[in-house]
Amino acid sequence: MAELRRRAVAGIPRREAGLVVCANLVRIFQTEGVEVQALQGLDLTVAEGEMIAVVGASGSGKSTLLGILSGQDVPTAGGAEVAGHDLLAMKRHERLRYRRRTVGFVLQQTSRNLLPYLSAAENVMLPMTYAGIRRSRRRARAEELLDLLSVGHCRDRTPDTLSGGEQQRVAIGVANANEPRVLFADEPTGQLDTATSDEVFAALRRANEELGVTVVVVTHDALVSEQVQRTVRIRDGRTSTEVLRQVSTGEDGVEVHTAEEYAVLDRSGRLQLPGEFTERLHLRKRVRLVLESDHVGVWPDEAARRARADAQDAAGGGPEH
Ligand SMILES: Nc1ncnc2c1ncn2[C@@H]1O[C@H](COP(=O)(O)OP(=O)(O)OP(=O)(O)O)[C@@H](O)[C@H]1O
Repeated sequence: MAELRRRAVAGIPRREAGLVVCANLVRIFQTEGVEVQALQGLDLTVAEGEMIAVVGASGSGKSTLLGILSGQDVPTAGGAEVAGHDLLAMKRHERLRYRRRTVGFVLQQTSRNLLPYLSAAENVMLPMTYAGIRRSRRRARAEELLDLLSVGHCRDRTPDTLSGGEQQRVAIGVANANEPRVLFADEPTGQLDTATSDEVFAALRRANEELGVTVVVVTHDALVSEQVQRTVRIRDGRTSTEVLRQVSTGEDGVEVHTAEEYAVLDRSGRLQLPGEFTERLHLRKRVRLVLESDHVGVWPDEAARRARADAQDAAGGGPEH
């Protein structure tokens, strides 16, 4: 009953399509009496098998979101479900199991993803030990994963003898060791040069395509965000826009790549206009909405625009453009 009430308050439908579903997600941090709202009612749905990028300015809430989805942190309010696990209701034991089995995680700092005194293969086998998988199976799966990620040649080497890109590809192997449903990667190419980033991204894509794991990558790297079908932008703790990319083949047989930007409409019908739109047209405080048969027009507030023009005239500033 309490669960139903919470869902009603959070506005979460009982079942919603998607392996990852965040609804009206809120995370407030309290430090020394100061409250920071890192997530302010974030909505996000990721379908099973998808590979998406999450982008946004520093401090917009990306790492907070990943911390919650990977089971390391607990939201203050709202709803978050991953592969049927309710992340707000999970008890300690289920949380531990969830972190070991349901999700995998790759961090930006190459050195934090691997244990320095274990070989690449032993690093990949370690999570399987915790999951109780027998030794022969552990070794075989570790080798399969390292081969798939093109780091089979690194299996007996310790991380200090591997390049940054090799370490991150081994880390993707570790994150996939227990056949997780979702792989979260927080700036996995942040410390790498372009060519190496490309190899790491290719390994993530291979994990997505060959292992079927759903992938959510937080990135500042345009090379990564422009190569996935969907990029979600977070602004002020909410999803604000999405870019959807498609590849189609024209009549002449040439591949055509298209990318379209969409604003995200939340459950209450709110949407956030991109900053460059509001600045270009001086949209502030209120706008006029006009419902047309197939779209909604958003117009500057005429009275405010006139007042601004008058003020500029009075100041001798000339007409506004
Ligand atoms: N443990 C914490 N205690 C207090 N405030 C926090 C904590 N973690 C994050 N914050 C604050 O929450 C907001 C969102 O931070 P978050 O790290 O999620 O942003 P981000 O988009 O990942 O940024 P970056 O790209 O710089 O990593 C920031 O204002 C940050 O200072």
